[in-house]
Amino acid sequence: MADVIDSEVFLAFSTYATIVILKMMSMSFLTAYFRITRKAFANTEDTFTAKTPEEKKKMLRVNDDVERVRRCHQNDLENIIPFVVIGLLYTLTGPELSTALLHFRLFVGSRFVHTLSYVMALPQPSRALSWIVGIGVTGSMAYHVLTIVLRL
Ligand SMILES: N[C@@H](CCC(=O)N[C@@H](CS)C(=O)NCC(=O)O)C(=O)O
Repeated sequence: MADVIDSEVFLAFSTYATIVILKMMSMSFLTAYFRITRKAFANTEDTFTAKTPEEKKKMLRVNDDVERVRRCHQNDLENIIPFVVIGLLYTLTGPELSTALLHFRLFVGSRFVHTLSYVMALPQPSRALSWIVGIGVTGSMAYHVLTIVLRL
């Protein structure tokens, strides 16, 4: 186990997994930013800056920008959690460093492109392609793990 933790592949995985998890966490701050600047809140207690009951009511609304960032965050959760779990198993199978780095870099790059495409509403297929690259990387690592550990 100590060998695995000291290995270059594990260190690379830890680096890229941490970067992409931090990116995902930053979506919460972006959501908060859009909620405040668009004055669009989900809970009555969050509208405490309102001066009148009417203004309070107006601030309890759904806003397109907020919802876009929330969908992007949701998509991160759907893709980054599987990457971290499967990537860890993949790392434990002792892959080649160059192959592992290619997987990790492609995945992290694809998720940054996905976020930019989503938040900036870039024309398709930019978002779809970046999503496919990410899911392809996770699928490739899962395939590698199964070819080594498969016991049915
Ligand atoms: N849960 C996703 C599954 C498919 C998916 O992740 N598609 C990518 C590429 S089109 C995406 O960015 N979907 C937008 C989203 O998840 O809000 C969805 O509802 O669209």
